[in-house]
Amino acid sequence: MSYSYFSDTYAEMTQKPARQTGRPNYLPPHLRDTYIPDQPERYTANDRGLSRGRGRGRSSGGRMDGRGVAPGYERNPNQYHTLSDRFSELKLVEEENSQNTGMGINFDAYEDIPVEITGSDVPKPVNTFAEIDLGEVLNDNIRNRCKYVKPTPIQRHAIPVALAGRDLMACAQTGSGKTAAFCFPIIAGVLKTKSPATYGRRESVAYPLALILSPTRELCCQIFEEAKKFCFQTNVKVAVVYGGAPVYTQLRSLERGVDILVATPGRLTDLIERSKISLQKIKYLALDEADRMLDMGFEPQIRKIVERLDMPPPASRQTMLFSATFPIEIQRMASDFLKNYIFLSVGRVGSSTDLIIQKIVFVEDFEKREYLRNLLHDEKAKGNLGKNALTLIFVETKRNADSLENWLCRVGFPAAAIHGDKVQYERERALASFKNGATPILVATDVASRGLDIPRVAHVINFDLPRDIDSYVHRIGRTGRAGKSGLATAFFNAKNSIVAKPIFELMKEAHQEAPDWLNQYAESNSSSRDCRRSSSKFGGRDFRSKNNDSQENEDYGGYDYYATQPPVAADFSDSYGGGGGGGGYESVIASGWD
Ligand SMILES: Nc1ncnc2c1ncn2[C@@H]1O[C@H](COP(=O)(O)OP(=O)(O)OP(=O)(O)O)[C@@H](O)[C@H]1O
Repeated sequence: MSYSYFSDTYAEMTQKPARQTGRPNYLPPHLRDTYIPDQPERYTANDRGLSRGRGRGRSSGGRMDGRGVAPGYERNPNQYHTLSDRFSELKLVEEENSQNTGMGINFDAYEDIPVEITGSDVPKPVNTFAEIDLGEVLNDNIRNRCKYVKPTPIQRHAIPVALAGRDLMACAQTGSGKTAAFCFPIIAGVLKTKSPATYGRRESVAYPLALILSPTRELCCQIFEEAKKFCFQTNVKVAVVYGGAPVYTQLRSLERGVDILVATPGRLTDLIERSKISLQKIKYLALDEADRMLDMGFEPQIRKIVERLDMPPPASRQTMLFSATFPIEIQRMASDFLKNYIFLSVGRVGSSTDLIIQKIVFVEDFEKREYLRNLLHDEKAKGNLGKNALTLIFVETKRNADSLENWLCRVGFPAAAIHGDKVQYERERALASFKNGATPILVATDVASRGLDIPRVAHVINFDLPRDIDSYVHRIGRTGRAGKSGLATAFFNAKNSIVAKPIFELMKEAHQEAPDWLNQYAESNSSSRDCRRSSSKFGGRDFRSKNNDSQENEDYGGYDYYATQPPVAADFSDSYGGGGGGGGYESVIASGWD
């Protein structure tokens, strides 16, 4: 896999002018095509039955029956009815506008979550924002602009730790408010330390006081927008730099001065090397999706930024790492960047919230499209798919994202696609048309799996399951956010046996109904090397804890992540042997990250 970092450079942007961004609204593929069906194709009664003609000879080995079905498990041709029916259990919150208002958030949903904090002299948690000294303007923005009534559990614990100047490694479930948990203390800190000389005009170099790194461009933009909202009328200047967008605009905003810089690593490194940005004055460093930022694909770039460029050493800055997942080995590596840090986990590390109803159905690759079509038709008929109930579909490869998008549009479901091969304005248009409901379905690779906070995502479909449990946790976490409910459906077949055990365990832990056949797949694969690989990333707790290793050994076989884990690039660079996308599409380079 090649990382788009290297194509995100200043040089590329200066040689290749970005395409015009002021295009008309997003045009879904079905409108671009010459063939526009008069009537959306509807399934018939026969379509509903799962085809038994093809693909049945595939043996799943072990205890399976050769049809890829666990003994005793009969595929129910009307399973998707059951899925759609479960929507009635969801309390979809109608939002009056696209802003998350903080109202309608079911904080009780978070109250029973276990919290683990380790480290020395841990500051006490707070119950209200009023108890925290964030400064008057910021408190006012929290209350009146964001309409946050009280802190979420991660905020209750993390903000006092960060305000006390302590380094922090924090893990909390998807959609539980981690962005504010690192933004608020950073803004409060910048407000206290800010001097007019944060920008060296003579050299035209930007000297930010805080740096927030994120793995994808879209997440970067989202954090930037949030931070701007929090900083309203504070005088704190926020800027963003990320690849794929015109560098000139970003340079112009840097020239106006920057206190908090939000960046993807590629564009940041490039601008540092071109002496447009200096990290010399950094006092606060935050890594969002920190485990992703430090895994084997990104680690060299992060190390370069944090250790080899002009960033002050750990003792002279405050470092905060946040994610919903934190594999033990990544924790160990991350500790290089931290000093005397506090480890905080709200909910088990890598767990999903039980606000998400998880369903897993057995679907062979060749049946996936028909199954999906029937599922979407049922949802639509029930009013569970549309402007106010968006559906996010994850596939394994960029090519399959495009092809599924086209197919969906042809069969009457306006969809957009987002993946790493699209130019940035196409990515942004696809995301915008999904967010505003013009195309209520978004087909995505893992580029959209982390961090994105899209209101009204009611359903996440893992059309192709990922190969590690952490990706699954992040993907399904695009729904069921900020106390709201959501539905996640996964299409499973024998090719996904590697994740059977961790998904089964995750579902059990989140009080979901996990089917027996999944358990049988889990058991028949539990001794395999692959399974241990896929589950080993499931970090348990602070790796410094005395008993942590033995606990991990017990749970997951004491697996050493780096002993056999292939580089992440390999994880993403081949697919399930041609079947991953359904419909027999050829496998190509898989999901891209920025
Ligand atoms: N205290 C609060 N009260 C109400 N809403 C909040 C509060 N804190 C955060 N939110 C809202 O919750 C949503 C999810 O927050 P955020 O995106 O920070 O989650 P996250 O934990 O970073 O998720 P992920 O792991 O997917 O990145 C956002 O829409 C945010 O505005």
